[in-house]
Amino acid sequence: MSPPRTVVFDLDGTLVDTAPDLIAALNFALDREGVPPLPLKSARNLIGAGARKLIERGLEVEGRVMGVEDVNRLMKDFIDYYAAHIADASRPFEGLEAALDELAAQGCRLAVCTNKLEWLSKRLLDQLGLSGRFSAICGADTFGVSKPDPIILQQTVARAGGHIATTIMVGDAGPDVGVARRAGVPVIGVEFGYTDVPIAELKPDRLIGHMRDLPAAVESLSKVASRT
Ligand SMILES: O=C(O)COP(=O)(O)O
Ligand SMILES: [Mg+2]
Repeated sequence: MSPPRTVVFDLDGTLVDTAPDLIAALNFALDREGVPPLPLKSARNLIGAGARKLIERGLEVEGRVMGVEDVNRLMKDFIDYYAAHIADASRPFEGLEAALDELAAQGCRLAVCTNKLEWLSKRLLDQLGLSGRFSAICGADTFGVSKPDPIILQQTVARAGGHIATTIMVGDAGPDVGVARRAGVPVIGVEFGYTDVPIAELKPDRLIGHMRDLPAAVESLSKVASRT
């Protein structure tokens, strides 16, 4: 029998399709500065490195450069709006609950490691009725470091009561593959998330196009891990 596993999930673009509410909040903040809105279709790929980076990337697309003070003001507008609209349109990706049920039934411990702020992550997962499924929900401010710094993944696993040697990461973008590599953890990439570089090019150990394929991918990686 394979050892108990911890499966650690990225949040935006992996568990939940958050782009509509994130980009609405970005456009709200940009509008207050007189910057035109960004279309959801292209702007969704700016998500993945946290709120400040999302704002900076949004400004860059519009050819605008702002100082720290101005970006701080945008951050405040963004977070105020986002906190109030966090689950207006955000929904779990299709098949998520069934996949999590199956992993839990197989004895997997589940955790979240995101570059979102922790309180926003918890608020979102609370509103979607998903929080109770996770042994730990950790964000960019939880340990003071963001993905791809391996410390955030190591500490998330510790907080969940798991072991790094039997952990698998699931994510949609460069910071997820990077954090897994740097922590020595296998990684499953999802093809439905947000990334400017196609996830296949980042060479995750497994690639899935639908949540229904997650339990089998976890199982196959666990077999590889238990042979080594
Ligand atoms: O909000 C972001 O930019 C990143 O969040 P994620 O790490 O859950 O993808
Ligand atoms: Mg993501």
